Amino acid sequence: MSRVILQTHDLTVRFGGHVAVDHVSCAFKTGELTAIVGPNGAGKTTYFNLISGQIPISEGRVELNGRDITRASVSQRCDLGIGRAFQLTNLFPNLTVLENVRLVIQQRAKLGFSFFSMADSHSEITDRALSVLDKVKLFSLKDQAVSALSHGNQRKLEVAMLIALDPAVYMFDEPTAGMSVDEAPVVLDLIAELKAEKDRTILLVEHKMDVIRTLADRIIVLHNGALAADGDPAEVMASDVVQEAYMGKELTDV
Ligand SMILES: Nc1ncnc2c1ncn2[C@@H]1O[C@H](COP(=O)(O)OP(=O)(O)OP(=O)(O)O)[C@@H](O)[C@H]1O
Repeated sequence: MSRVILQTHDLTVRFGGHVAVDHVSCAFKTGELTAIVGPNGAGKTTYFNLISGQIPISEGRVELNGRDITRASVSQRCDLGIGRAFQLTNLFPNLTVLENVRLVIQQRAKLGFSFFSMADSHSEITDRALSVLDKVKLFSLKDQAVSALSHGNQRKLEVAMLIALDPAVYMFDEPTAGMSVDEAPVVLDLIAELKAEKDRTILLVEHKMDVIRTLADRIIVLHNGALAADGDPAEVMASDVVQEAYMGKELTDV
């Protein structure tokens, strides 16, 4: 049964006189993939930053599992179950791909939501890391230093590390940006798989229409920092507010 796991109440941030996120109240349920759309500068990434704790909130609050996490740090939020690709990838560029994923799994094991109820042995951690790398098609690069990876493979590694962490709430901000047409489907398939596998909550900032159509259970639209629409993808996409906000310009059909 799905339930509300994450909620923002009147979430607001001001930069000087500019209100970048304006009293956004929204609840996110388990098992639901929500696409967050809106024109450039609408406040999507800033909304993400407020949820994951990257920037302080001017007004409002964030709740995870009913607990107020408004004042929690990025790492506390991460420990509580909010996982965002880039926050994990203060990658260690001189360590190998495998070593980077192992570190996340070790960290996760320490937090007590371990995959390994009996023992988090070296080989179990390595096996788990290798299986995640296999999923994201980075197995063959496991012994490469992260600094030697292409941009697309670094982005895949971000996703691998998020999967290794397996947070309650997955946050993806344009996960295929900068990827080649060959690389993007790997990441999109993984997100689809994550969605299908378990009752995961996924928040996805995305501009590409076909990705949204394929993956989203729900769309929310931000416009000038405010919540302009929220609901079923087909209805939201057809709504006047979306047509006006985009004027056919920015959601890209690929
Ligand atoms: N740290 C900051 N200081 C000042 N202004 C900021 C800061 N971060 C974001 N902004 C402003 O807040 C607004 C929202 O930016 P944000 O990056 O969240 O938009 P976005 O919807 O993610 O856009 P895009 O689709 O282009 O990534 C913009 O006007 C931006 O210039």
